[in-house]
Amino acid sequence: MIEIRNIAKAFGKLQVLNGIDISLEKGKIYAFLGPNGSGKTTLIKSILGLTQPDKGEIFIQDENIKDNWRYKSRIGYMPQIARFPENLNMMELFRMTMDIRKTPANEEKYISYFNLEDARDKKLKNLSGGTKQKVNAVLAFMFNPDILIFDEPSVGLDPVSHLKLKDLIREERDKGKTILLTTHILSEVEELADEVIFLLEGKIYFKGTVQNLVQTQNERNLERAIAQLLLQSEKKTKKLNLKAA
Ligand SMILES: Nc1ncnc2c1ncn2[C@@H]1O[C@H](COP(=O)(O)OP(=O)(O)OP(=O)(O)O)[C@@H](O)[C@H]1O
Repeated sequence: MIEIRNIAKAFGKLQVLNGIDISLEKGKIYAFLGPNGSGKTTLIKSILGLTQPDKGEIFIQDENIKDNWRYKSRIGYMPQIARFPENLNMMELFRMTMDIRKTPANEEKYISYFNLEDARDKKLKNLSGGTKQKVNAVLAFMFNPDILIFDEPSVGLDPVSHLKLKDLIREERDKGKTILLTTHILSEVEELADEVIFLLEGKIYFKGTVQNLVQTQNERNLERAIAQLLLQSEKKTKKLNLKAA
């Protein structure tokens, strides 16, 4: 479904992605993990066409996404931070998005699911952070996209909304959607991820199930296995810095 071939991206001298190769299938939830600054958001933005890789190709259902805008209507994206035209109210935002995308939407289902009725006529700038995140979630789901991408989706959500979001993500996976998720919340990874992809120094350091990861690190749970990977990465970085000095 999503084929990423040899993607590289640098910002100035900083090589953020350095030869990423992965295939992401339908009906699976992939959790992208890695230390801060390891390139998770950059990779996601490359898939979304918001960042242009220096090298490599990305295919969605066998179509190269380069210079191809049509594929974007297949993706629902919930970014880390909501950035809206602040003077619009929630319904105006949904209508504007529908006008731009020109595809049918079922926003009412999700407004009710996330208890957003009271926010209908409120200016977006006056909504709380968590409510803005729920508006973001509605935007991601309402066009019934084949691919859903969540960048730290739980930030700011209350426990009930967080549970609801996780249920919805699983439901969409079971319908055959491809789901990509970045998160630092390990319980979320354990509950949701069919596969973990751990990024380090611009490359994929590990790809496999949570169980595989725990086994390969010879640890008793995911938290310890991730800590082990992070420690290894810190040691590696220190070695590289010493070599460079
Ligand atoms: N537009 C940009 N211009 C310059 N540097 C950038 C830009 N976008 C990202 N970077 C740098 O690229 C590196 C990777 O950033 P990215 O946001 O992809 O990491 P991340 O793995 O998502 O991090 P986090 O876990 O902290 O969210 C960081 O060092 C960041 O400062």
